[in-house]
Amino acid sequence: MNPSCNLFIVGPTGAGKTSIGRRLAAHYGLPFVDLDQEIERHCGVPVSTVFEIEGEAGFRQRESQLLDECSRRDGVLLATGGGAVLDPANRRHLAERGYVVWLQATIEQQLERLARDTKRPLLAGEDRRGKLDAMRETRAPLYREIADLTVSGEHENVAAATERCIALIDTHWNRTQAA
Ligand SMILES: Nc1ncnc2c1ncn2[C@@H]1O[C@H](COP(=O)(O)OP(=O)(O)OP(=O)(O)O)[C@@H](O)[C@H]1O
Ligand SMILES: O=C(O)C1=C[C@@H](O)[C@@H](O)[C@H](O)C1
Ligand SMILES: [Mg+2]
Repeated sequence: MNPSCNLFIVGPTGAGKTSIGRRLAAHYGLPFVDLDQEIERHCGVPVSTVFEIEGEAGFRQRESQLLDECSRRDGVLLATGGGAVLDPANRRHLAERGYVVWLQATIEQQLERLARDTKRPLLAGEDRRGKLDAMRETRAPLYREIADLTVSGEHENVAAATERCIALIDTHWNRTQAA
């Protein structure tokens, strides 16, 4: 656990980082920053268009640059994108600059929640389950590496999941160490 008053949310796509993160920010009185939305604001186009024009490598560069900027702030809730943990520098920034909450979700939950989604370019095309499985294989150890707190994904809706997060964060996050 580190002595920061930032809350950072990591986890797989569809875990609820954006929707639960927004509610957590309101609860804790922190400005809410969503990394994907920051990228869209800077580029003026949706994430899917950044992928189309610059490829995943271009997107990851922008993601890393903005993660560095956003995580330097003091007292924010930052909801990251599902793949933000892939870059070792991003992981270092998150681990050193905030209290990291790993929001989990099962593959079934991801498939159900994102069934109608067209905004996640890495899920485009056939075999979503296979893609999600492959991402999990690579990324779960990376979420684990930096997580200060892990919240399982068994909650049936966003409100219940948010309440569960608050209960766990209140128990484990020692904000009195805030700089
Ligand atoms: N605990 C939950 N129960 C039910 N639905 C949920 C839950 N968490 C998220 N959802 C729904 O799943 C969808 C995706 O959630 P959200 O965009 O917050 O995920 P994310 O973790 O930010 O994904 P990404 O990494 O792709 O940005 C939304 O429609 C949201 O309402
Ligand atoms: O899981 C991922 O790699 C991604 C998740 C989204 O949040 C976006 O950051 C983008 O679609 C990539
Ligand atoms: Mg999100």
